[in-house]
Amino acid sequence: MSSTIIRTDQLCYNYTKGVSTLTDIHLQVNRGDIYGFLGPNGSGKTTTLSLLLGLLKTQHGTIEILGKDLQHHRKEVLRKVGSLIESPSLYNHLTAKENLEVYREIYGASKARLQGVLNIVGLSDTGKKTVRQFSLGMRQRLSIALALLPKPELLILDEPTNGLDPAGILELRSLIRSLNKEEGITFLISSHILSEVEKMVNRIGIIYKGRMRFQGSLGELHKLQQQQSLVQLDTSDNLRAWAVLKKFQAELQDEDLVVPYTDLAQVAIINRMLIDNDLDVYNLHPRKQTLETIFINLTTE
Ligand SMILES: Nc1ncnc2c1ncn2[C@@H]1O[C@H](COP(=O)(O)OP(=O)(O)OP(=O)(O)O)[C@@H](O)[C@H]1O
Repeated sequence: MSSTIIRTDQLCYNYTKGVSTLTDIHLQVNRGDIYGFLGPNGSGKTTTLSLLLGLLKTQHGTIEILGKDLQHHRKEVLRKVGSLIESPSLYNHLTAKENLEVYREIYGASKARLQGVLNIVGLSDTGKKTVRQFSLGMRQRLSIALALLPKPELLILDEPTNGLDPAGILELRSLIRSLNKEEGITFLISSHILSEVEKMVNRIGIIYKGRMRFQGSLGELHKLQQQQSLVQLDTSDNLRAWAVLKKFQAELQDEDLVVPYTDLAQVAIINRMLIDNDLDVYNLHPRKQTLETIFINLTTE
């Protein structure tokens, strides 16, 4: 069985003629991934997810889901995909179980499956409580239970952490992790806040103004973070210091000398080299990039 669950190639989309909303989106989600699809508001996440779910018609490029071309195998493919893209219509006057019962027949799921998904999302003991009395986190988990009824292989969640309090985010994160581990479900999760998904995803795609700016493992993003960490220096002779530190890819930026570094031991070596070359160090300031600053750098002009 193919290990690629979603592959898009040269996916483009325009709502308005002449105005590109998506340009050449190449998304690759592998079986077993929890893939974080990140980008600021308006960058094109929902448009991409809508195309993947056949809610918008592909104008250019290809979408392959579970090894099949979406355009030619739409029904067959989407049967194996669950989603939470617009808030699903939950009935406020019904209990969690009654809500699931409404959808159970549509999805052809068994009563045992209904009870199973209630257990999975931790709502089996809500009894006679109606959805009106549910917290946002509970509603979100009930919506996920609905999406789980047909036993999907892939779940696509659009901004599932939106509006949740920290406890709700933690619950959702642990639910997603356990569904991934225990039920083998692959996830594609969009968010505009890196820190809210960073702790649960293994792969990341970053989109900005309709273009992919990064795609890779969380480890690769960390590598980028390390590569972009800089030590800022001021010495008695910055030009000579620059020559001494050339092999570290030192650069002169205006008056300052900046040198990329990966760990603090390297900063100590840089300092020693300057002193050994009779240069006085007036200022040495390591500026470690955070994942958040990398994300911001990738999603600004
Ligand atoms: N139905 C529509 N008609 C015209 N333009 C649209 C439509 N839906 C979205 N857009 C525009 O397409 C661009 C991408 O929007 P999209 O909703 O895909 O972004 P997003 O990353 O999901 O943002 P958000 O986090 O705000 O939902 C935006 O400029 C948006 O204004």
